[in-house]
Formats: sequence, C-alpha cells, structure tokens
Amino acid sequence: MSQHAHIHSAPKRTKDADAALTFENLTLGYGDHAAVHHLDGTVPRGALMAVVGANGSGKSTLLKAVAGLLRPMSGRIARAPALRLAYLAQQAEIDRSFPARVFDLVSLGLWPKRGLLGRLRQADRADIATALSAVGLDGFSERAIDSLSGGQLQRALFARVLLQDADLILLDEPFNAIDAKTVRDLVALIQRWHGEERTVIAVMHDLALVRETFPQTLLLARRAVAWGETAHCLSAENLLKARNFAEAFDDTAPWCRSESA
Ligand SMILES: Nc1ncnc2c1ncn2[C@@H]1O[C@H](COP(=O)(O)OP(=O)(O)OP(=O)(O)O)[C@@H](O)[C@H]1O
Repeated sequence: MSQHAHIHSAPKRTKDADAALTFENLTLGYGDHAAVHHLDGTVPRGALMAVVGANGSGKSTLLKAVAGLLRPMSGRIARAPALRLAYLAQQAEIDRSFPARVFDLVSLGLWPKRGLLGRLRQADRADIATALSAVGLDGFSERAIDSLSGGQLQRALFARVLLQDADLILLDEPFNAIDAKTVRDLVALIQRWHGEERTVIAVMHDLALVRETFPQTLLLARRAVAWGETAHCLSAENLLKARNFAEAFDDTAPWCRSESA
C-alpha cells in the first residue's frame, strides 16, 4: 500500500497564494536515518495548527526543517515569498547560562529590524516594555535570565516572538513544564496571533488543549497519519494507528524501510 493512502484527511491543495507552507514529498532525517517520511500538504496562511505524535515521531525535526535549520533529505518545503518567521525551540535546547538580562533576550526579537549591533531607539525600548507587559513580566527587564523560573523564561521567550512580528510562528512544546496560569496566558497570546492572521504551528502533547485551541492538527508518526480538522484528525482510530506506527519505530532501520509497512 502506498504511503499516501494513510493520509485520510490531508488538506486540499490550496492555491499557492493562500499557502504559508507547502510540503512536497518531504523526507527529513539525520545522517542516513529518516525521521519524517514523504510528507505532502499545505499549511494555509493564517492556520493555527498543532503537530502531535509520540516521542521520536519527528515533530521537532519538522519544525527545525521549516525554520531552515535542517535541510531536507529529499523533497522540498516551499515557503510563501518574504515570509517572516519566528522559531521558539524546546526549552531544553536554550542556553540559559548565557549572561544576559531579560531585556537583552527580548530585544533580540528586534534583530530583523535593527540588525545585530543596531542601536535601539527610544520607540524600541517602549516596544520591549510593552511586550514584557503583554506576557506578564512587568518589572523583569533587568533580571538575569538564569534567575527566571521555567514559566517566566517561557513568557520572556514569547515576548521575544511578539517583537519579531512574524508571519509564521513555530513553537516547539511551548507548554512543557509550564503551570496552568502561564499556559492560559500564553494560549491567549497564541489566539491573538491567530486573530492577526499570522500562521502558528505548535508541537503539542496535551491533546485536550489541542482540541480546545487548535482548529487544525497534523498527527505524525514519522509520516502523516492524519492531517486536517482537529476533531477528525484526533479520532480514536487515528490515535490508535499513530500508536501502532510508534511502536514499530526502529531507529536503526535504513532509510525508508518502514515504507513497505
Ligand atoms: N540531531 C539529531 N541527530 C540524530 N538523530 C536525531 C537528531 N534529532 C532527532 N533525531 C532522531 O530523529 C527522530 C525524531 O526526533 P524528533 O526530535 O523530531 O522527535 P519528536 O517527535 O520531536 O520527539 P519528542 O516528543 O520526544 O520531542 C528520533 O528518532 C530522534 O532520535
């Protein structure tokens, strides 16, 4: 059976002008081990989409490739022209020991506008203060980032994304080890971005939160098990299918052996 037969609800091909991203027979991996196989589909502009799947199912790999940090093994990712992109990595990948203040971390969000060594203007300082306030970090500007709690650091990173003013926002497990209040505040920010017609893609583990918050979902198990409207995508049948694929993962398998599964 062909790979693509598994994608029961892949989004219909959207006109290019409406697409933020298009995946064409995209295969991603490391060395000669593929982590995401033969992904096809379109993320429309303004979509609010969750990426879900078991550990090791390729979610972070997909985000990294979309962010341009990983080259495809084969196939391609087409981004809308002049798309401004913001990528928030998993917290585990962020170096907190770097001697910086919250202000410095957040001001990096202005980098696309001001350049790395560009001098901040008065208006920029006001924008940074507004972004900190929007994430509930008033008064935190001078704090060292290594003194923040996990939730406070995540708020600061969301403030940086706010300043980036991106068309496409990629969030890798933004709510991992974050308390309920902070999740609510940051979900509200994601909904605001959605209201502003930005495209948001988030790797998520909390399926209840996905059902509440994300209209679209991509269910991955190294391949797309289902992709489309969240309620349909996360049906019991699809989740079972994803679990069965996940149990069959073999990290030592050569490239694409699982295709014949
Ligand atoms: N830098 C790397 N080098 C080699 N293999 C990698 C690398 N990063 C990820 N992998 C492998 O690629 C596969 C997919 O990993 P990925 O991190 O994308 O999964 P994930 O769905 O994000 O998992 P999790 O939910 O645990 O974060 C895994 O088998 C993983 O071991």
